[in-house]
Amino acid sequence: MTTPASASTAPLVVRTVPVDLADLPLLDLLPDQDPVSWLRRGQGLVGWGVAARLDTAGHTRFSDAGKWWSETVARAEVDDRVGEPGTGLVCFGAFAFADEPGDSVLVIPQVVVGRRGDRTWLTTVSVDAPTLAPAAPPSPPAGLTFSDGARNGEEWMSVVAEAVGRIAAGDLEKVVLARDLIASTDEPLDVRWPLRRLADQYEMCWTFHVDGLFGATPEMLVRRERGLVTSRVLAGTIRRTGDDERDLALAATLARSSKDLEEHEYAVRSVADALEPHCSSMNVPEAPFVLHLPNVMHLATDVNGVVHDMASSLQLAESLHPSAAVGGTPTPAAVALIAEIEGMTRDRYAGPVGWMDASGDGEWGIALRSAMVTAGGVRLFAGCGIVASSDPEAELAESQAKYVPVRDALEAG
Ligand SMILES: C=C(O[C@@H]1C=C(C(=O)O)C=C[C@H]1O)C(=O)O
Repeated sequence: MTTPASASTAPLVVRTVPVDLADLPLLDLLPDQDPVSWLRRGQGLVGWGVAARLDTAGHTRFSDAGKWWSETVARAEVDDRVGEPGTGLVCFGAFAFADEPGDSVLVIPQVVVGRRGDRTWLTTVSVDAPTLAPAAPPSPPAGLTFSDGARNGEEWMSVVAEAVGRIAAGDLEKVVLARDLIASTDEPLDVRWPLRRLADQYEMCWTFHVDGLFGATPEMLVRRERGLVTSRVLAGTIRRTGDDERDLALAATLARSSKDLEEHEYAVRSVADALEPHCSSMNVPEAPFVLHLPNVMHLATDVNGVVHDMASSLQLAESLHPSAAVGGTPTPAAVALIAEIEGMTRDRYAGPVGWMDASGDGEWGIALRSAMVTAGGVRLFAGCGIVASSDPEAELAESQAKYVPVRDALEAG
């Protein structure tokens, strides 16, 4: 199912120019109408307005989006005075986790402001250049309350126990099971509120918002830049205690934990196998490092490669999705078990979210530590990799720790 946006039929007129914004945080520019963002440590892209948009769904969602993007790029009239990855025409996308159900989207904003190193630029798409100045700041959500999503903690633990049973029976090796948490607010959420807080507090993560899906993900499904490809694979988690010395000891435990190393190895393998056909050379480190985030620590591996074919970042994302970090091993059995026992729809949670430019370069993260804006509030998501030795109670605690970034970012204080 594809509904081409009417605006996409006229050629887009695109202009990128350098701008000087000193140290102004890019998020401060965002108005409340149709904001998009992809930022890490103050660098990246923000945008607003809709110049063109594609809505799609089903198993052809990635190829529909790729075709629409190529056609739109081919017709665009582009004057790019900067020439960096992310300048000229760019789209932002958020893709459903599963073939069914779920909707996917690509959006081309009317205005994009990007920053890379000490260069900042403005791209306009079929609109006059706006004056770049801080927008009126967002207000915190009023009347914030949280309630269980599809399953309460007890119910979810029994789903985890069921999965452990299936793994013990030899049906599969690993499955990632997720749950949701509902946040209700008196007024529709101004997503810029949590975005600013996530960007401040989760510097190691990519703070994103595309069409209601927002969060701060630590996991890079794929970045393609000038022929080089990178994926940051995470799997294996331990909660932080708040006491730095204890956390260092826990990090050492994590790096030696056979349960976590096993879970991690599945995830790295799935990424390396999917990238291999596209790469002439690859570097897959033998042992993971420990990534420290404010709420949790993860086993992490950066897989790098040189791409030898013309695969765009979105095509690479399609071939990597779902990696064993969010699906499981083997993938078909894991995805079938998720659909059978998870008991909720993931929508765009754990799907690829990111951006791409006209050359196909781009960054697609996995939409984790994320939430979806709904009519009455927000739906938060968290998932955990389950293997033979998983303990339901520990997994429940891990899922709660994974809610923390978005949960805290919604608070007023
Ligand atoms: C599924 C999530 O996280 C994934 C699962 C992990 C794990 O089980 O250890 C770690 C990082 C992510 O790859 C999530 O945050 O929702």
